[in-house]
Amino acid sequence: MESLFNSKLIASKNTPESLHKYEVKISTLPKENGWSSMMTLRSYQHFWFHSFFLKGAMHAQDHFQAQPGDIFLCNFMKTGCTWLKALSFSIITRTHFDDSNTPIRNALPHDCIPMLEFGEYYSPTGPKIPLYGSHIPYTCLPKSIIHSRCKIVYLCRDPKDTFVSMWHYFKRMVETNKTGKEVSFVSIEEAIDLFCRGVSSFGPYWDHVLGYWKASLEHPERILFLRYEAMKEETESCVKKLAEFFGCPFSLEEERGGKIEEIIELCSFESLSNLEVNKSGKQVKKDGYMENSAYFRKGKVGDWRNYLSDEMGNRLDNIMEDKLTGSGFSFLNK
Ligand SMILES: Nc1ncnc2c1ncn2[C@@H]1O[C@H](COP(=O)(O)OS(=O)(=O)O)[C@@H](OP(=O)(O)O)[C@H]1O
Repeated sequence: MESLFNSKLIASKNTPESLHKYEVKISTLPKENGWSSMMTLRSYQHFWFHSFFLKGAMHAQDHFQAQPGDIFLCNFMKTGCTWLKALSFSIITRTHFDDSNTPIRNALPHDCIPMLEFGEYYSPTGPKIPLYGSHIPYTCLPKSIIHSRCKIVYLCRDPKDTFVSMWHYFKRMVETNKTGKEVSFVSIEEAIDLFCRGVSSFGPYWDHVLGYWKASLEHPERILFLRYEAMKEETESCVKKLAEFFGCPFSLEEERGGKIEEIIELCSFESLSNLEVNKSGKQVKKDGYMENSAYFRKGKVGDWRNYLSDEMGNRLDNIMEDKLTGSGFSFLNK
Protein backbone atom coordinates (compact mmCIF):
# COMPACT_ATOMS: atom_id res chain seq x y z
CA MET A 1 0.00 0.00 0.00
CA GLU A 2 2.96 2.31 0.66
CA SER A 3 3.54 2.58 -3.08
CA LEU A 4 0.17 4.27 -3.49
CA PHE A 5 1.39 7.14 -1.36
CA ASN A 6 4.64 7.43 -3.26
CA SER A 7 3.13 7.71 -6.70
CA LYS A 8 4.11 10.97 -8.36
CA LEU A 9 1.37 13.41 -9.29
CA ILE A 10 2.34 15.36 -12.36
CA ALA A 11 0.00 17.93 -13.76
CA SER A 12 -0.22 21.54 -14.69
CA LYS A 13 -2.96 23.15 -12.66
CA ASN A 14 -5.38 25.22 -14.66
CA THR A 15 -5.72 28.97 -14.13
CA PRO A 16 -8.23 31.54 -15.40
CA GLU A 17 -5.69 32.53 -18.10
CA SER A 18 -5.07 28.97 -19.24
CA LEU A 19 -8.83 28.41 -19.45
CA HIS A 20 -9.61 31.47 -21.56
CA LYS A 21 -8.90 29.79 -24.89
CA TYR A 22 -11.35 27.02 -23.98
CA GLU A 23 -14.04 29.59 -23.15
CA VAL A 24 -13.68 30.98 -26.65
CA LYS A 25 -13.93 27.53 -28.21
CA ILE A 26 -16.91 26.56 -26.01
CA SER A 27 -18.84 29.65 -27.08
CA THR A 28 -18.86 28.28 -30.65
CA LEU A 29 -20.23 24.83 -29.75
CA PRO A 30 -23.88 23.82 -30.26
CA LYS A 31 -25.92 24.65 -27.17
CA GLU A 32 -29.12 23.75 -25.35
CA ASN A 33 -30.58 25.91 -22.62
CA GLY A 34 -30.75 22.81 -20.50
CA TRP A 35 -32.45 22.62 -17.17
CA SER A 36 -32.00 26.22 -16.07
CA SER A 37 -31.12 29.62 -17.48
CA MET A 38 -27.88 29.47 -15.46
CA MET A 39 -26.93 26.04 -16.77
CA THR A 40 -26.39 26.19 -20.54
CA LEU A 41 -25.22 22.88 -21.96
CA ARG A 42 -22.73 22.57 -24.80
CA SER A 43 -22.29 19.62 -27.11
CA TYR A 44 -18.73 18.34 -27.25
CA GLN A 45 -17.47 14.98 -28.50
CA HIS A 46 -21.03 13.56 -28.48
CA PHE A 47 -21.84 14.55 -24.87
CA TRP A 48 -23.53 17.52 -23.20
CA PHE A 49 -21.42 19.47 -20.75
CA HIS A 50 -21.98 22.47 -18.54
CA SER A 51 -19.46 25.08 -19.64
CA PHE A 52 -17.74 25.09 -16.27
CA PHE A 53 -17.05 21.35 -16.39
CA LEU A 54 -16.20 21.48 -20.07
CA LYS A 55 -13.46 24.07 -19.57
CA GLY A 56 -11.84 21.81 -16.99
CA ALA A 57 -12.35 18.70 -19.13
CA MET A 58 -10.73 20.33 -22.16
CA HIS A 59 -7.82 21.55 -20.07
CA ALA A 60 -7.38 18.06 -18.62
CA GLN A 61 -7.49 16.56 -22.15
CA ASP A 62 -4.62 18.85 -23.17
CA HIS A 63 -2.54 18.85 -20.00
CA PHE A 64 -3.30 16.10 -17.53
CA GLN A 65 -0.52 13.53 -17.37
CA ALA A 66 -1.74 10.37 -15.69
CA GLN A 67 0.75 8.09 -14.00
CA PRO A 68 0.44 4.29 -14.16
CA GLY A 69 -0.34 4.12 -10.43
CA ASP A 70 -3.20 6.63 -10.56
CA ILE A 71 -6.73 5.49 -9.83
CA PHE A 72 -9.81 7.23 -11.22
CA LEU A 73 -13.24 7.06 -9.63
CA CYS A 74 -15.58 7.81 -12.51
CA ASN A 75 -19.31 8.17 -12.65
CA PHE A 76 -22.21 10.03 -14.20
CA MET A 77 -23.45 12.71 -11.80
CA LYS A 78 -25.59 11.59 -8.84
CA THR A 79 -24.83 7.89 -9.02
CA GLY A 80 -23.05 7.79 -5.66
CA CYS A 81 -19.56 9.17 -6.14
CA THR A 82 -19.55 10.93 -2.75
CA TRP A 83 -19.98 7.50 -1.15
CA LEU A 84 -17.47 5.82 -3.47
CA LYS A 85 -14.93 8.55 -2.71
CA ALA A 86 -15.40 8.17 1.04
CA LEU A 87 -15.01 4.38 0.84
CA SER A 88 -12.02 4.49 -1.52
CA PHE A 89 -10.23 7.16 0.49
CA SER A 90 -10.82 5.21 3.71
CA ILE A 91 -9.64 1.93 2.18
CA ILE A 92 -6.46 3.42 0.74
CA THR A 93 -5.49 5.53 3.74
CA ARG A 94 -6.43 2.99 6.40
CA THR A 95 -2.87 2.45 7.61
CA HIS A 96 -2.33 6.19 7.94
CA PHE A 97 -5.55 7.16 9.67
CA ASP A 98 -7.92 5.42 11.98
CA ASP A 99 -11.59 6.00 12.49
CA SER A 100 -11.00 8.91 14.87
CA ASN A 101 -8.52 10.99 12.84
CA THR A 102 -9.48 10.32 9.23
CA PRO A 103 -9.97 13.54 7.20
CA ILE A 104 -13.36 12.11 6.18
CA ARG A 105 -14.67 13.22 9.59
CA ASN A 106 -13.83 16.86 8.87
CA ALA A 107 -14.11 17.25 5.11
CA LEU A 108 -16.65 16.53 2.41
CA PRO A 109 -15.36 13.45 0.50
CA HIS A 110 -15.11 15.69 -2.60
CA ASP A 111 -12.54 17.74 -0.70
CA CYS A 112 -10.47 14.63 0.02
CA ILE A 113 -10.30 13.47 -3.61
CA PRO A 114 -9.88 16.07 -6.37
CA MET A 115 -12.13 16.22 -9.40
CA LEU A 116 -10.34 16.13 -12.75
CA GLU A 117 -12.71 18.52 -14.51
CA PHE A 118 -12.52 21.07 -11.69
CA GLY A 119 -8.83 21.43 -12.51
CA GLU A 120 -8.05 20.32 -8.99
CA TYR A 121 -5.22 17.95 -9.65
CA TYR A 122 -4.23 17.89 -6.02
CA SER A 123 -6.46 17.13 -3.07
CA PRO A 124 -7.10 20.25 -0.98
CA THR A 125 -7.02 18.15 2.17
CA GLY A 126 -5.39 14.99 3.28
CA PRO A 127 -2.37 13.13 1.97
CA LYS A 128 -1.22 13.19 -1.64
CA ILE A 129 -2.74 9.99 -2.84
CA PRO A 130 -3.15 9.17 -6.52
CA LEU A 131 -6.95 9.12 -6.42
CA TYR A 132 -9.07 11.32 -8.67
CA GLY A 133 -12.76 11.66 -9.30
CA SER A 134 -14.31 12.43 -12.66
CA HIS A 135 -17.66 12.61 -14.44
CA ILE A 136 -15.95 12.82 -17.86
CA PRO A 137 -17.25 10.15 -20.28
CA TYR A 138 -14.76 7.36 -21.09
CA THR A 139 -14.24 8.43 -24.70
CA CYS A 140 -13.51 12.02 -23.60
CA LEU A 141 -10.97 11.17 -20.86
CA PRO A 142 -7.47 12.58 -21.30
CA LYS A 143 -5.58 10.13 -23.52
CA SER A 144 -2.85 9.71 -20.91
CA ILE A 145 -5.38 7.98 -18.62
CA ILE A 146 -6.11 5.38 -21.27
CA HIS A 147 -2.50 5.00 -22.45
CA SER A 148 -0.88 4.83 -19.02
CA ARG A 149 -3.20 1.92 -18.24
CA CYS A 150 -4.22 3.29 -14.86
CA LYS A 151 -7.10 1.77 -12.97
CA ILE A 152 -10.65 3.09 -13.18
CA VAL A 153 -13.65 2.35 -10.98
CA TYR A 154 -16.96 3.19 -12.65
CA LEU A 155 -20.13 3.49 -10.62
CA CYS A 156 -23.57 3.57 -12.21
CA ARG A 157 -27.08 3.71 -10.76
CA ASP A 158 -30.64 3.04 -11.80
CA PRO A 159 -31.47 5.81 -14.30
CA LYS A 160 -34.74 6.77 -12.57
CA ASP A 161 -33.08 7.33 -9.18
CA THR A 162 -30.15 9.05 -10.87
CA PHE A 163 -32.48 11.41 -12.70
CA VAL A 164 -34.51 12.24 -9.57
CA SER A 165 -31.34 12.83 -7.57
CA MET A 166 -29.98 15.12 -10.30
CA TRP A 167 -33.19 17.13 -10.53
CA HIS A 168 -33.17 17.79 -6.78
CA TYR A 169 -29.47 18.66 -6.78
CA PHE A 170 -29.69 21.21 -9.59
CA LYS A 171 -32.90 22.66 -8.15
CA ARG A 172 -31.03 23.30 -4.94
CA MET A 173 -28.10 24.78 -6.84
CA VAL A 174 -30.42 27.20 -8.62
CA GLU A 175 -32.08 28.14 -5.33
CA THR A 176 -28.73 29.07 -3.79
CA ASN A 177 -27.39 31.01 -6.79
CA LYS A 178 -25.99 34.48 -6.23
CA THR A 179 -26.17 35.81 -9.76
CA GLY A 180 -28.65 38.48 -8.70
CA LYS A 181 -30.76 37.54 -11.72
CA GLU A 182 -34.00 35.65 -11.72
CA VAL A 183 -33.06 32.09 -12.62
CA SER A 184 -35.53 29.64 -14.14
CA PHE A 185 -35.58 25.92 -13.42
CA VAL A 186 -37.43 23.18 -15.27
CA SER A 187 -40.31 21.18 -13.87
CA ILE A 188 -39.63 17.50 -13.29
CA GLU A 189 -41.77 16.69 -16.37
CA GLU A 190 -39.69 18.97 -18.61
CA ALA A 191 -36.46 17.68 -17.09
CA ILE A 192 -37.29 14.04 -17.78
CA ASP A 193 -38.04 14.94 -21.39
CA LEU A 194 -34.59 16.48 -21.68
CA PHE A 195 -32.98 13.53 -19.88
CA CYS A 196 -34.72 11.09 -22.24
CA ARG A 197 -33.31 13.08 -25.17
CA GLY A 198 -29.87 12.72 -23.62
CA VAL A 199 -29.75 16.41 -22.70
CA SER A 200 -28.31 16.51 -19.19
CA SER A 201 -25.00 17.25 -17.60
CA PHE A 202 -22.58 14.63 -19.06
CA GLY A 203 -25.49 13.04 -20.92
CA PRO A 204 -26.70 10.99 -22.64
CA TYR A 205 -26.61 8.76 -19.58
CA TRP A 206 -26.79 5.59 -21.71
CA ASP A 207 -23.69 6.56 -23.70
CA HIS A 208 -21.86 7.40 -20.48
CA VAL A 209 -22.63 3.94 -19.09
CA LEU A 210 -21.91 2.19 -22.39
CA GLY A 211 -18.48 3.78 -22.76
CA TYR A 212 -17.27 2.50 -19.41
CA TRP A 213 -19.16 -0.80 -19.69
CA LYS A 214 -17.52 -1.69 -23.01
CA ALA A 215 -14.10 -0.60 -21.74
CA SER A 216 -14.57 -2.77 -18.63
CA LEU A 217 -15.29 -5.79 -20.84
CA GLU A 218 -12.14 -5.12 -22.85
CA HIS A 219 -9.94 -4.41 -19.83
CA PRO A 220 -11.46 -6.11 -16.79
CA GLU A 221 -8.13 -5.99 -14.94
CA ARG A 222 -8.06 -2.22 -15.27
CA ILE A 223 -11.69 -1.14 -15.08
CA LEU A 224 -13.99 -2.17 -12.25
CA PHE A 225 -17.67 -1.63 -13.08
CA LEU A 226 -19.95 -1.25 -10.06
CA ARG A 227 -23.62 -0.55 -9.42
CA TYR A 228 -24.96 1.64 -6.62
CA GLU A 229 -27.73 -0.84 -5.87
CA ALA A 230 -25.19 -3.68 -5.43
CA MET A 231 -23.10 -1.47 -3.14
CA LYS A 232 -26.20 -0.90 -1.01
CA GLU A 233 -27.10 -4.58 -0.92
CA GLU A 234 -23.66 -6.14 -0.55
CA THR A 235 -21.50 -3.36 0.82
CA GLU A 236 -18.96 -5.67 2.44
CA SER A 237 -18.21 -7.64 -0.69
CA CYS A 238 -17.94 -4.39 -2.71
CA VAL A 239 -15.52 -2.91 -0.16
CA LYS A 240 -13.36 -6.05 -0.35
CA LYS A 241 -13.50 -5.94 -4.13
CA LEU A 242 -12.39 -2.30 -4.13
CA ALA A 243 -9.48 -3.01 -1.78
CA GLU A 244 -8.32 -5.91 -3.96
CA PHE A 245 -8.69 -3.82 -7.10
CA PHE A 246 -6.64 -1.00 -5.54
CA GLY A 247 -3.93 -3.55 -4.73
CA CYS A 248 -4.35 -3.30 -0.97
CA PRO A 249 -6.59 -6.24 0.05
CA PHE A 250 -7.66 -6.54 3.68
CA SER A 251 -5.49 -8.91 5.68
CA LEU A 252 -7.08 -11.64 7.78
CA GLU A 253 -6.05 -9.70 10.83
CA GLU A 254 -7.83 -6.59 9.57
CA GLU A 255 -10.93 -8.60 8.73
CA ARG A 256 -10.99 -10.22 12.16
CA GLY A 257 -10.34 -6.87 13.81
CA GLY A 258 -13.46 -5.38 12.18
CA LYS A 259 -11.67 -2.94 9.85
CA ILE A 260 -14.11 -3.53 7.00
CA GLU A 261 -17.16 -2.91 9.20
CA GLU A 262 -15.49 0.20 10.61
CA ILE A 263 -15.02 1.67 7.12
CA ILE A 264 -18.54 0.73 6.04
CA GLU A 265 -20.00 2.33 9.16
CA LEU A 266 -17.96 5.53 8.80
CA CYS A 267 -18.98 5.91 5.15
CA SER A 268 -22.63 4.99 5.59
CA PHE A 269 -25.23 7.55 4.58
CA GLU A 270 -26.36 7.96 8.19
CA SER A 271 -22.85 8.55 9.48
CA LEU A 272 -21.62 10.89 6.71
CA SER A 273 -24.82 12.92 6.60
CA ASN A 274 -24.63 13.50 10.35
CA LEU A 275 -21.06 14.78 10.42
CA GLU A 276 -20.97 18.47 11.28
CA VAL A 277 -18.97 19.32 8.12
CA ASN A 278 -21.61 17.70 5.95
CA LYS A 279 -24.51 19.25 7.85
CA SER A 280 -23.30 22.85 7.89
CA GLY A 281 -20.39 23.12 5.41
CA LYS A 282 -20.63 24.80 2.00
CA GLN A 283 -18.83 24.56 -1.33
CA VAL A 284 -18.36 28.09 -2.57
CA LYS A 285 -18.82 28.39 -6.32
CA LYS A 286 -18.63 31.24 -8.81
CA ASP A 287 -22.39 31.75 -9.03
CA GLY A 288 -23.29 30.90 -5.44
CA TYR A 289 -22.68 28.05 -3.13
CA MET A 290 -23.72 24.46 -2.63
CA GLU A 291 -24.42 23.23 0.84
CA ASN A 292 -22.56 20.02 1.64
CA SER A 293 -25.86 18.57 2.82
CA ALA A 294 -27.01 18.61 -0.84
CA TYR A 295 -24.73 15.63 -1.46
CA PHE A 296 -26.68 13.63 1.13
CA ARG A 297 -30.35 13.76 0.24
CA LYS A 298 -31.85 10.35 0.99
CA GLY A 299 -29.45 7.70 -0.29
CA LYS A 300 -32.27 5.25 -1.02
CA VAL A 301 -32.88 2.76 -3.81
CA GLY A 302 -36.24 3.33 -5.51
CA ASP A 303 -36.89 6.87 -4.28
CA TRP A 304 -37.95 7.76 -7.86
CA ARG A 305 -41.38 6.36 -7.03
CA ASN A 306 -42.03 9.42 -4.87
CA TYR A 307 -41.55 11.78 -7.82
CA LEU A 308 -42.22 10.00 -11.11
CA SER A 309 -45.35 8.26 -12.36
CA ASP A 310 -45.10 4.64 -13.55
CA GLU A 311 -45.46 5.96 -17.08
CA MET A 312 -42.49 8.31 -16.71
CA GLY A 313 -40.43 5.54 -15.11
CA ASN A 314 -41.29 3.09 -17.88
CA ARG A 315 -40.45 5.62 -20.54
CA LEU A 316 -36.98 6.14 -19.13
CA ASP A 317 -36.43 2.40 -18.58
CA ASN A 318 -37.48 1.62 -22.15
CA ILE A 319 -35.16 4.24 -23.62
CA MET A 320 -32.25 2.98 -21.53
CA GLU A 321 -32.92 -0.66 -22.41
CA ASP A 322 -33.22 0.18 -26.07
CA LYS A 323 -29.89 2.03 -26.07
CA LEU A 324 -28.15 -0.71 -24.07
CA THR A 325 -29.44 -3.53 -26.29
CA GLY A 326 -26.71 -5.90 -27.36
CA SER A 327 -24.19 -4.55 -24.86
CA GLY A 328 -24.69 -7.35 -22.34
CA PHE A 329 -25.60 -4.82 -19.65
CA SER A 330 -29.09 -4.01 -18.44
CA PHE A 331 -30.35 -1.96 -15.52
CA LEU A 332 -33.30 -4.36 -15.32
CA ASN A 333 -31.08 -7.32 -14.41
CA LYS A 334 -29.88 -7.66 -10.85
N1 LIG B 1 -22.88 7.27 2.08
C1 LIG B 1 -23.82 7.17 1.16
N2 LIG B 1 -24.48 6.01 0.95
C2 LIG B 1 -25.44 5.91 0.03
N3 LIG B 1 -25.84 6.94 -0.78
C3 LIG B 1 -25.20 8.12 -0.63
C4 LIG B 1 -24.17 8.29 0.34
N4 LIG B 1 -23.75 9.57 0.24
C5 LIG B 1 -24.47 10.17 -0.70
N5 LIG B 1 -25.35 9.30 -1.24
C6 LIG B 1 -26.34 9.56 -2.29
O1 LIG B 1 -25.71 9.62 -3.56
C7 LIG B 1 -26.40 10.57 -4.38
C8 LIG B 1 -25.44 11.66 -4.80
O2 LIG B 1 -24.65 11.16 -5.83
P1 LIG B 1 -23.17 11.68 -6.06
O3 LIG B 1 -22.42 11.60 -4.81
O4 LIG B 1 -22.64 10.94 -7.24
O5 LIG B 1 -23.42 13.22 -6.43
S1 LIG B 1 -22.39 14.17 -7.22
O6 LIG B 1 -22.39 13.72 -8.63
O7 LIG B 1 -21.10 14.06 -6.59
O8 LIG B 1 -22.95 15.54 -7.09
C9 LIG B 1 -27.52 11.14 -3.54
O9 LIG B 1 -28.66 10.33 -3.83
P2 LIG B 1 -30.16 10.79 -3.56
O10 LIG B 1 -30.34 10.76 -2.09
O11 LIG B 1 -31.02 9.77 -4.24
O12 LIG B 1 -30.32 12.15 -4.14
C10 LIG B 1 -26.98 10.92 -2.14
O13 LIG B 1 -27.95 10.95 -1.13
